[in-house]
Amino acid sequence: MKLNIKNETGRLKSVVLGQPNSIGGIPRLEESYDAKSYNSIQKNIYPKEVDIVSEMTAFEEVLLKHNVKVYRPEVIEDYNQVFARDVAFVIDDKMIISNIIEDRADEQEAYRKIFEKVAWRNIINLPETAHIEGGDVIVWDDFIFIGTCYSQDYRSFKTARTNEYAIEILKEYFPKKRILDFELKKNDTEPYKGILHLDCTFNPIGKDKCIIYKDGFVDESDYQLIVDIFGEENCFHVDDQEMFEMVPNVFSISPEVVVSDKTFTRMNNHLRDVWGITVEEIPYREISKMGGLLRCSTMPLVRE
Ligand SMILES: NC(=[NH2+])NCCC[C@H](N)C(=O)O
Repeated sequence: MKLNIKNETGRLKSVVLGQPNSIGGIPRLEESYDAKSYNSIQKNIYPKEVDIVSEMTAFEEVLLKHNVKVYRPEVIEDYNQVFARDVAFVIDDKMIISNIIEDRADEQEAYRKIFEKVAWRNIINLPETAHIEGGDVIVWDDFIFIGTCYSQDYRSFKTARTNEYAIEILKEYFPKKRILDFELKKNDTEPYKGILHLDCTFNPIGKDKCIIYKDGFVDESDYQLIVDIFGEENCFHVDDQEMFEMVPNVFSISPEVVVSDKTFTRMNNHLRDVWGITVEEIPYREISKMGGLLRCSTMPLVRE
């Protein structure tokens, strides 16, 4: 398979969609590794497998309707495999195998058959101490935007998944790309106070637009840099509650078609009425309770 990912929105040809079966029981509070899941466990609203299955089935149907080839990881018993995004990611024709959080490390094994379709010389393995997850990596033509955490207590956060070492290595592999790193606020238990991955606070749309949540960034100047790159009129600003609902984490099938949650009324209307985008609305509320949404559920392999 010839991988090709130049940006977030090019016409999607093939993708891995995570899989919802055998997610195991409700994790205990101390087993959770992101603030949204923590919050759902605490409030006793952690999603049921049947509901996750039906939401992911709706997502798959939309992808198939748009003639996208959909791959799935193999099922590992009693293991959450909804969020394919973080396990590995593609930049141009290279697949970078993430060094994901220990709690999710077993997920990678389920992708072996998919990884085997890629020529070995196009697979990049990183040194063990270079931590990175696909949710923190956003490819945008000449740019790569990367979310990270520079705090001294980086290791104490389960929601800090990408470190400086990994970013330095990517700079060596992709010397022609402009790699911009953004420090994100981190909090493992309070979903309004931290951002798990860059794609929970920022997401490019169409050819020159983006969705952005200002308060996810530690430095306002990072947020401002993105607004300057895209232009103020091309930014859709998300408020605290919308960030909590995971509004930025929608998924583009092409510059003209976005898959979104049907409850994201304010944004979906903006996408349609102001930006002229076709919005495929599906139910994805239950999956949002586990700290990810539509972008997180996918690992794009080929875009036109
Ligand atoms: N790209 C993303 N934002 N992925 C969301 C992953 C959520 C998952 N509960 C985790 O903590 O790893």
